[in-house]
Amino acid sequence: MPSDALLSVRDLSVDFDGVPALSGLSFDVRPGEVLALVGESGAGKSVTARALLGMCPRGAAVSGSVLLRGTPVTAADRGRRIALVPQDALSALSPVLPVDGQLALAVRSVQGLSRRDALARAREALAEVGIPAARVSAYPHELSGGMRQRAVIAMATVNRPELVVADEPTTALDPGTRDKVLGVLGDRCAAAGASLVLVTHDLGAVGAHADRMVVLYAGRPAEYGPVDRILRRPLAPYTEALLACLPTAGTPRKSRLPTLPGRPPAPGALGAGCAFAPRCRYATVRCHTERPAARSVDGREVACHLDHLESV
Ligand SMILES: Nc1ncnc2c1ncn2[C@@H]1O[C@H](COP(=O)(O)OP(=O)(O)OP(=O)(O)O)[C@@H](O)[C@H]1O
Repeated sequence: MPSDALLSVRDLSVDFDGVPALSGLSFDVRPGEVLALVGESGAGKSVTARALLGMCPRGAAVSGSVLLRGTPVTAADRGRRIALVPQDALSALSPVLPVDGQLALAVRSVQGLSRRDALARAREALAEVGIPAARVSAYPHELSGGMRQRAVIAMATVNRPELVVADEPTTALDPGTRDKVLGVLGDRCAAAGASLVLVTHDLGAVGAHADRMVVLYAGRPAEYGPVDRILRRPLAPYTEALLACLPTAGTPRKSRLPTLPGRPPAPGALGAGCAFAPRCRYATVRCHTERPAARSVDGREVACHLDHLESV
């Protein structure tokens, strides 16, 4: 493991009943950085997020390694050293306790403060994510979606974990609220000194909030490296195609954006070659018959056979 890695993931694979949902994923997360995991629906982002926390469902066969500062993540680490911000805030909050009360319980269980001090710290944490003092004793169902997600961010960061894993944390929110909540998430992780793994399919959010990124396609890594390099000049054909579907500053407001023709293969239907080959405009015979290994090109890892990568 490189000495600067907080989290080190090596050859992580997850199968369900022999069907691969994730295969051969390796990456590091450095202290204080935001690493984005991106890909289309079904790419394996949530499976990866759960595997990082050691929370894959029963029946999942997990192989490879996930090391937090060199040791495997255990159940005792969750909520302390590693915390989850899920897509659906209601699933992370108890419906029968006010949010300040449940945050205080989390603070007390880890920091061992008195009931009174824990409640004061909980309320302070809720203020830090922008929940007004008059709302801190509300029940989760009494808060808006954005407020609830802010409360979950407070819950995830209040005990100063080393790593926060946020699985599509703003998907359920309206577009106007998303960027603000992502900003709060980034700020609170930075204040806690935590690194952040941000699972998203929103490349705009990646450009605004992440340092490095992993692009997943059909459960396999396609490209991994610094966000600025990848967004400026994607090398994996899948990343290139994904970026081509994004609006740019010059795109007229009502124009149709290009879409990626075809669909990702079903997890059980992957051929011997590159998973993206059937949709790739550059694919050669080799791409259809041999799975490409990741190789280092221009400061990132790219899983692609293309010859023109040699000249980058
Ligand atoms: N409990 C499960 N049992 C069987 N297959 C599963 C299970 N959970 C996930 N999968 C499969 O693993 C693959 C990856 O799913 P995952 O939820 O990680 O995708 P995703 O990239 O997070 O997609 P989305 O953006 O839609 O959430 C999918 O093919 C999915 O059907």
